[in-house]
Amino acid sequence: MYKLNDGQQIPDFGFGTYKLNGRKGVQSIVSAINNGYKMIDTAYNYENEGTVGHAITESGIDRDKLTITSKLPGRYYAYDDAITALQESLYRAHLDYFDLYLLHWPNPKRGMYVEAWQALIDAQKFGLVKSIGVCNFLPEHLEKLQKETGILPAINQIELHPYFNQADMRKFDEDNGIVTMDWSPLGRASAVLQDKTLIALGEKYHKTVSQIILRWEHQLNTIPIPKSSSPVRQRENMNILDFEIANTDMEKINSLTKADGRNKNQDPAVYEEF
Ligand SMILES: NC(=O)C1=CN([C@@H]2O[C@H](COP(=O)(O)OP(=O)(O)OC[C@H]3O[C@@H](n4cnc5c(N)ncnc54)[C@H](OP(=O)(O)O)[C@@H]3O)[C@@H](O)[C@H]2O)C=CC1
Ligand SMILES: O=C(O)C(=O)[C@@H](O)[C@H](O)C(=O)CO
Repeated sequence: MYKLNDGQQIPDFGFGTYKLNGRKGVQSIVSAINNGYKMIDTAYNYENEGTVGHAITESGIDRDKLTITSKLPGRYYAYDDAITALQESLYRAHLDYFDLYLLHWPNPKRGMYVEAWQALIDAQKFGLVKSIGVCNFLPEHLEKLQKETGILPAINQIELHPYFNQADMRKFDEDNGIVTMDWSPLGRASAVLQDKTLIALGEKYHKTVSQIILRWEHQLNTIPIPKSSSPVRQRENMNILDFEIANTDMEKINSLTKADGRNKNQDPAVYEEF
């Protein structure tokens, strides 16, 4: 568990749901919950908050045993729109509150993320969300939130995998009491899963490449949220607590990072998503 800067606690591992929609999506998410995942990541823009809500109900688990995250899309960053979108998200998910609610992208050219952040600060006071955070925020965006509202996010969810390890951003988050959460922790099943160094480490530790990557992210004190539609791969991804990667091997994985290692070149300084 991680203790957040607002006193709440969240699990150190989660489940991504991008592209898990409809009935098949419900089946995959129920399977993840039954496999023991306690934290589920969705977003207004994934159009699957309803799918997640159905899966929670079908799993039979008590809602308060789960940590549910959703995200506000950039098109609703005006204050009133943000509160309305959050209420709509809760309605779609059949929930009274989200445990975590995040701004999805800073969209800096639009210049509205501080207003949206103020809405999240108030939503937390209204009890609609337990903790608030952001995704894809760079130091300059976080400094602006601090300067203009005095409140820093509990979480910064960023792209993080061996080809883009975010050493500087992780350090900034840590120095400011922000927990780093990793999106596309498996590089969205891209070339990183065929990396020779990682394959060799898998052989050394008798683990799969995915397990090596997720364990490395765990040891970096970050929270990976891998997505898998498959019950078998869901279990594989969770099974990372029975071994430890030695420091020298951690360094080997750290050295795989590349300046242009982002999977889809989504640099939050310029990339915008609404
Ligand atoms: N805040 C943000 O801006 C963003 C947030 N996210 C969140 O992060 C989550 C995770 O990231 P995502 O982009 O989905 O990518 P991941 O890195 O989690 O990779 C998912 C892909 O890897 C495959 N896979 C999963 N496990 C294994 C395994 N053990 N071996 C081989 N292949 C595997 C999956 O296929 P299969 O399903 O067939 O197993 C799928 O194709 C998202 O689902 C979403 O919730 C993602 C992007 C941006
Ligand atoms: O999946 C998400 O949360 C996103 O923010 C998207 O940008 C996603 O990464 C994507 O690939 C959209 O084309």
